[in-house]
Amino acid sequence: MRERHAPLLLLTQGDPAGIGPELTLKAWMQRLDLGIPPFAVLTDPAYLAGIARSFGWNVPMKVVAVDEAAAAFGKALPVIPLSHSVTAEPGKPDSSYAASVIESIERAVRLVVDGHADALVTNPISKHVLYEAGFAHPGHTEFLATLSGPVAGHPAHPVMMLWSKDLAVVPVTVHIPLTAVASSLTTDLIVRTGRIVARELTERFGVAHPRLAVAGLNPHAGENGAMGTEDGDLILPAIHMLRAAGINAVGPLPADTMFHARARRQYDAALAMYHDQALIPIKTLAFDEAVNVTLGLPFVRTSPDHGTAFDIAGKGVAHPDSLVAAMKLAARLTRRPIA
Ligand SMILES: NC(=O)C1=CN([C@@H]2O[C@H](COP(=O)(O)OP(=O)(O)OC[C@H]3O[C@@H](n4cnc5c(N)ncnc54)[C@H](O)[C@@H]3O)[C@@H](O)[C@H]2O)C=CC1
Ligand SMILES: NCC(=O)COP(=O)(O)O
Repeated sequence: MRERHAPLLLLTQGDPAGIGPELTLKAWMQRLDLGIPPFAVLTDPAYLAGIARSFGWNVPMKVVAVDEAAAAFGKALPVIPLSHSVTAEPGKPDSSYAASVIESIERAVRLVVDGHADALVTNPISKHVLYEAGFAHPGHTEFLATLSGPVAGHPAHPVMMLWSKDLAVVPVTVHIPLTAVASSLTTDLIVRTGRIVARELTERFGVAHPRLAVAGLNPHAGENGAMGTEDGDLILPAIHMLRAAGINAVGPLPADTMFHARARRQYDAALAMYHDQALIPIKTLAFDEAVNVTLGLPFVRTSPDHGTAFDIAGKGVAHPDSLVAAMKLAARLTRRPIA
């Protein structure tokens, strides 16, 4: 383990045919202007160098061991090489590089857990590309929980939070089909999620008394049961249990009216019942600034809010803002101990 003055972030490769490689290069090129903390990327250096060349960007790279990364960062982009080489074409997803994507995540987690770096920032992966190669986890969120189980000594309950200055949202159910949402929602799941969110808003984000707004599942939060019973049968008891545990939770709120500006001032995080109920409002309000942060892990993990954007990969037009926001938030969160 090294002596550190500034946090060192480890950036995963993500999908090499997506915008991750060009965003990584842009972030390093703008490190001084944007005050980006030192980071190293775990990828195939030859592939990344090829991407830089294709844009005509002069980005010196240095292949390093993790403990050399912080010192190298000022003059070159530190690259921790993988055992898998990468062959890919921007915009053309292909499961042949899946092993390198997975290796990058696994090795970065190991290095963070072992104390060689302070936080993990993940570049976007294409889920279906990994599924085609046999990847058994819905996304990073669930994979990272599996990887951190042995570290925590118990299976981690990962909670996805999309965070921005003006809005933080948490989908209680995450990467499942819409048809499975109602049957997957339980009072216990909502309570466990709410407790993790409240605890980590305090411990990691410094919110002394977090206020949680809990969405209903159905239109008008069920309209007294006329438009669905989950709001009264599952969600309301969860709110009572959270309040009994001393957590300031309100709801179930009609989801269509809880995200306008005045409503957002009433809470620190909104618990939504499914993926799009949470992610549509935040990506509409703050697509370029929002950060995906996984709560419930024994280490800090952030990610940009967007995906692989295959439609623009290789064109050089992708905005690095959300990745940069993810790096800055990761550095900020490392300053607070994780319980
Ligand atoms: N954390 C992660 O690893 C995430 C991965 N994904 C994956 O990404 C893949 C593609 O997902 P989509 O739903 O198409 O979402 P997407 O975010 O990749 O793209 C949606 C639209 O936003 C644009 N866009 C995205 N990021 C941008 C940026 N930085 N600058 C400028 N424009 C940008 C794209 O060009 C596209 O038109 C999926 O396979 C999904 O699994 C999606 C979200 C998060
Ligand atoms: N839409 C958010 C998303 O898919 C992020 O998933 P993960 O890979 O961070 O679990």
